[in-house]
Amino acid sequence: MLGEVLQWKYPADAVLSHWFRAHTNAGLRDRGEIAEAVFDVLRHLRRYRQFAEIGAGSGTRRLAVLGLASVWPRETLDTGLDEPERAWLDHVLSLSAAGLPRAVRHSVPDWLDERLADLPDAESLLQALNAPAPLDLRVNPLKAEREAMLAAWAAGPEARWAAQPTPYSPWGIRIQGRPPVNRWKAFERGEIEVQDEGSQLLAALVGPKRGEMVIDYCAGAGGKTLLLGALMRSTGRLYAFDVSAARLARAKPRFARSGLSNIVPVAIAERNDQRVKRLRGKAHRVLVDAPCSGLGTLRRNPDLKWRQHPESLEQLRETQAAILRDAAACVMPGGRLVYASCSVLPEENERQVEAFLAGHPEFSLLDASTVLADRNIELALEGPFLKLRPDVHGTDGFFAAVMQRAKAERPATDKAAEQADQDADTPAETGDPA
Ligand SMILES: C[S@@+](CC[C@H](N)C(=O)[O-])C[C@H]1O[C@@H](n2cnc3c(N)ncnc32)[C@H](O)[C@@H]1O
Repeated sequence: MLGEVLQWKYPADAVLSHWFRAHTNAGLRDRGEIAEAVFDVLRHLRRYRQFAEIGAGSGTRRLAVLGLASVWPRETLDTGLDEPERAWLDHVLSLSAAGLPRAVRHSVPDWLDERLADLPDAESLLQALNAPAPLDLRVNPLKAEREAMLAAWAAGPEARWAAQPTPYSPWGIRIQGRPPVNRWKAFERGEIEVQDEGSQLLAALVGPKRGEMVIDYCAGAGGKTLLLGALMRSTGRLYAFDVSAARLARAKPRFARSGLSNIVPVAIAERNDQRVKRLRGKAHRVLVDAPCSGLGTLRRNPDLKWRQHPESLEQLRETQAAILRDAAACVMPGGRLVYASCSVLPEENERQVEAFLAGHPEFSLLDASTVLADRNIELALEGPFLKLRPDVHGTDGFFAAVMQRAKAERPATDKAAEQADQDADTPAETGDPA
């Protein structure tokens, strides 16, 4: 199975799910350990490949042994190894990573190491992206209250997961370990959902109100749609757009559990969709949770650093810019547009927003920390953007920019007339040498 993951044909979690479906004899605990071992290999692949080069036998087996060494006690692992393998493992585990180049030490491809090097505290970011993430849940404010749920869990069998309120999101609960949350009663009743705290904050940044018309332009499986709908108290209209009907289909049971009745899922065409065109200038708020490299989520999806490359990034950048332009057209005068990604790369984030604003003077940037403070969420930020990092905020890496469309836009003819007046007032430059 590890060999199949390393072909990069499918996402690692898809290969794992497929394998588990075919190997039903693996119990819950086995599955957890196997998944952890595979993810450990993906996190440290470049460094482990160097280790695997020495020693005899299959390289993939040696990678698997290194992954298993991170989840099993050494005595358990040794029972499956022969003597040369044990000696090889002793040797490679004694090697220090300190003298290795940074890209090898943190196991990232060179192109990515170069791009991350420009970010502040790159070393600490790389380290955090390589660590496993805790599990973040979100309480559905329509059905439950966070403090009551925490109190009930602290007194019940859930106490072993050490649930804590998340530091920034008022709806978030962070737990340690990997309990089967989808079998919990609170989950079945739609009282909780799995959602990274950063993703919760993005929905808060959109800040929809009761009765508004809101568009979640890239809704996918509905992670943010659910919170947006709850913040609207299930009133108004919330369009969940996506080009992938399959992703929207995965969202439907979540919408049903949540008890929301204001969501309208629509599978749209990539460009020039007539239903999108009919909503031009009509939405109070539009969220563009853009398709991106996902490099901010490496804690949960470590294979992305090996599955992405500079060419795929370029393609994504073009798609992001096109979606942002189309989605912006739906925002009503005075309305808000939020552009977000789960990438940490400026080219997918602030560079996209700057390019958009340069071509759309009717939009202006709002300060993200002020917008959050309006919802009583205190988060100090440097600059107008929301930039979340696992090493600083304990969330996945996220980016968001909030933009407001000017209230009254003058008709183009007025602008042309004003320009003509200005031209008449301004002495013409002859360009003649004096
Ligand atoms: C980052 S994911 C969205 C995740 C989702 N918002 C959530 O919180 O679970 C990006 C989504 O954009 C969708 N997408 C890609 N191209 C698109 C387009 N041209 N218009 C709308 N959605 C698009 C993808 O199918 C994918 O589901």
